[in-house]
Amino acid sequence: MHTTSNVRLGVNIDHVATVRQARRAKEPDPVAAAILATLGGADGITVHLREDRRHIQDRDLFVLREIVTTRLNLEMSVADEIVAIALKVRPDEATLVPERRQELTTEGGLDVIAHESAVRAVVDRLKETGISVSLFIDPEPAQIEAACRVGAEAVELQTASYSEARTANAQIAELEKLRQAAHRAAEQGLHVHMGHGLNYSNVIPIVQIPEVEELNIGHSIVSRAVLVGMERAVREMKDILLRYRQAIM
Ligand SMILES: CC(=O)[C@@H](O)[C@H](O)COP(=O)(O)O
Ligand SMILES: NCC(=O)COP(=O)(O)O
Repeated sequence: MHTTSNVRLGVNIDHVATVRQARRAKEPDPVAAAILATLGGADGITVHLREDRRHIQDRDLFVLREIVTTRLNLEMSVADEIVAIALKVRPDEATLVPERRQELTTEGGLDVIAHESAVRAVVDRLKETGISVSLFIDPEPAQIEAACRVGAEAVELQTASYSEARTANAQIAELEKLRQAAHRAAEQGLHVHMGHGLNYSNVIPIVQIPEVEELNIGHSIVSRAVLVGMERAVREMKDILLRYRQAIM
């Protein structure tokens, strides 16, 4: 089982590109954001190259591959076109996610059970190229088993149901599901990542789940960065992760 005192922070910079694409302009450049996030203490940079290219563009990904000195995590669907790009860019990690054109953001985890052979084929191709593969899934035992069957090295348990819970009781129930799923995944030898909808307060109980090794956080950090700057926004998140993780060690 993998447990660590330092939870990696992957900063998702998609929404820096969202601002740029609002005007189809050249700024703000997510490449500059990646450099500042790294100065602020990010352990990795995460981007989602969507099929509709609503934010991150192909050029961003290729330049990021050149300048990211930590870990580059590419969130991607299993569409042939996107897989071909991933194989060319060779991010350190690829996280397979479900994608729908009409959605505002990712809705729920990848249904690995329903698409087992397609997911396995993509996992194999990515791993053959030396890319480590994570699957963004719901915190459900059957999905964890399926992630193992298809050869994933990590799972990113989606925290949307937790972060969007409408009542305190519902949030506690979702947190408990995440705790159990993290334990189960780690027992099966999977690295445990989490992400989606995490912010400067709801991240606290999440970082205290012992099996969690990596958190991917975007919207809340970019939102804060607009007001206080990227470096500071990342440093503040990183400080929270360090402080509350150390409390359980
Ligand atoms: C997979 C996941 O949880 C998200 O980070 C996803 O990449 C969000 O996509 P948007 O950044 O387009 O909302
Ligand atoms: N995989 C989750 C991610 O990268 C960031 O999600 P969010 O913080 O933008 O909701």
